[in-house]
Amino acid sequence: MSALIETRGLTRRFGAKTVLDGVDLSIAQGESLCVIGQSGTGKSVLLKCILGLVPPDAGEVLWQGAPLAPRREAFLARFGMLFQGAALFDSLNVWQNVAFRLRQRMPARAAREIAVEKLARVGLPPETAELMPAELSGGMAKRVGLARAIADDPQVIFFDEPTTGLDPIRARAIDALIRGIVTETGATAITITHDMASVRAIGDRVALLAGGRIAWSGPVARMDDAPELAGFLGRPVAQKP
Ligand SMILES: Nc1ncnc2c1ncn2[C@@H]1O[C@H](COP(=O)(O)OP(=O)(O)OP(=O)(O)O)[C@@H](O)[C@H]1O
Repeated sequence: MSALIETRGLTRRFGAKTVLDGVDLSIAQGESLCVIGQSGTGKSVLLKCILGLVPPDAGEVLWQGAPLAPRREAFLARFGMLFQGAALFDSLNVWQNVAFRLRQRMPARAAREIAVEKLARVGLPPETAELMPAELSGGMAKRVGLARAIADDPQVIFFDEPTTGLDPIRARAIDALIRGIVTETGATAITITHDMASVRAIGDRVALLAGGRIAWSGPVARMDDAPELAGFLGRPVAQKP
């Protein structure tokens, strides 16, 4: 698999604090990568650097083998995001939220039709389309956020703490939806999470961000053997015979 997104020596300081200290990360086309790390280690800053919302002090981000920065608009058009807390627009109803980007290039009726299709994909019935965000439960809002993230058939989807604030049953349901959608669409997924059950359900590969660098990266199937991840898994690392 060739790299779809690559960060090379990504470095970012805030004042005297070096948050990212040369992050090298490669995400293959169609891969589902989970980025884990303790609170405050720079996961969000890494995401923002990839998106171009925070300029790095050094290093670069490549997309399809060439610098992303000059092609940021094209990249953003192929990218979807599920925000932490769903981040729906309060003044728009559900289908208008889902179809927000589609509305820029198609009439309302066509956009609504796609929105209803995407709502069905995340397990929400057509009646949901006319509800306002204030009428939704946390789990429903997350599903609407997910429908919005996939509305425009993105090549890359970012999931920012997708299960935060959900009870375990709803969290596992969101994980299953994410895994299903990623597999079915072939999208490349980058998930930031603290939830190791989510990592197991969603990820092909996991990368640990610590000390401003990728301290460990490997297949999810191998994470139980990595001493670097012991603290996250909440138990001793399996002893090799
Ligand atoms: N705009 C900014 N100005 C100053 N410091 C910042 C800014 N953005 C982030 N930081 C600092 O960078 C560090 C990393 O923050 P970041 O939000 O990326 O952590 P995180 O790993 O995503 O944490 P969490 O898991 O709690 O969301 C923190 O110390 C934070 O205070």
